[in-house]
Amino acid sequence: MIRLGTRGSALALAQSGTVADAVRQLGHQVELVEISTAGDRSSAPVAQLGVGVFVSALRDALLAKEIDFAVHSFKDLPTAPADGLSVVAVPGRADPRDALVSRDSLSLAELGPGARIGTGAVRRIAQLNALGRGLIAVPIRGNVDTRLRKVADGELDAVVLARAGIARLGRADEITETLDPLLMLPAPAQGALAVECRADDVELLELLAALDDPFTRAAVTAERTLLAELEAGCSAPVGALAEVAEGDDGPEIYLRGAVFSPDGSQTIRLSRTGTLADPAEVGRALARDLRDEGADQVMGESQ
Ligand SMILES: NCc1[nH]cc(CCC(=O)O)c1CC(=O)O
Repeated sequence: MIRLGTRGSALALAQSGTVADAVRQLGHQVELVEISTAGDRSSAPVAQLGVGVFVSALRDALLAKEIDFAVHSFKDLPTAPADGLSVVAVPGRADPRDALVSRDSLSLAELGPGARIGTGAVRRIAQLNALGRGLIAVPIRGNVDTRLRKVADGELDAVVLARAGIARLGRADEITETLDPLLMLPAPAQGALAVECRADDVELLELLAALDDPFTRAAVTAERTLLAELEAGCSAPVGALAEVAEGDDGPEIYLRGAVFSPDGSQTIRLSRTGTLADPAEVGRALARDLRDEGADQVMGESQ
């Protein structure tokens, strides 16, 4: 019996359940072990709780051998690698875009000045402000269900959430609009999962590697290298999206990146293409380009 550690939220259970099923398909027995994290127990803003609030308890349980592997939302993982652990697989990614869920099915364009839009992420707040439409970003936290309820209750006109999270809960039909990355560049690694186990668990490393999707891993590597090179964390005002496309000399990575000041008054958006063979280099190169254009100063406005 292989023990899969998971947070207890509906989203975490859905994500872990999918991965558990994939491992069962390979002919193994998997048992889910629920672990509560600091991020689940506190209702303080994530930016205050610090990097890794959703993952530390799972990682501690891994190192203590209370569980054998864990599934994380990749975008919640700190960019610094964890000692003794390995991201053994990055399964195929869901739609990475953000989504709008609004009252009366209003589109983003139909939400006028003064509309109250719930989101806790400074990246999303900045991009809503940058539209110059007088939308009011209202800070919210809590699980996907709690956030969606604030629209149903009439407390908010809309919320912006990762499409992947809503879809994994089987509620994609409630999405009013999937936001084009031109307007709302997603968080690095949004929609992707990270499967993590102990770096010395040779047997499990071999078994779980079968779940890896190389294109998703390459895309996420480019996006997260960009984030790391900008020395920014998962709650930083940074958007990134890498796509794999066929180029003249074989498959290429097309990486878009952006940094924002929280009021949306300053934005730097750039993109770069590079070989699929070295996605980290594409991320590093784009980080240099963004820095050259003043990324540190723009993000600094947020501190
Ligand atoms: N920070 C919370 C979080 N972590 C992962 C997801 C959604 C699923 C994903 O991005 O893979 C969410 C909720 C959200 O941003 O709407």
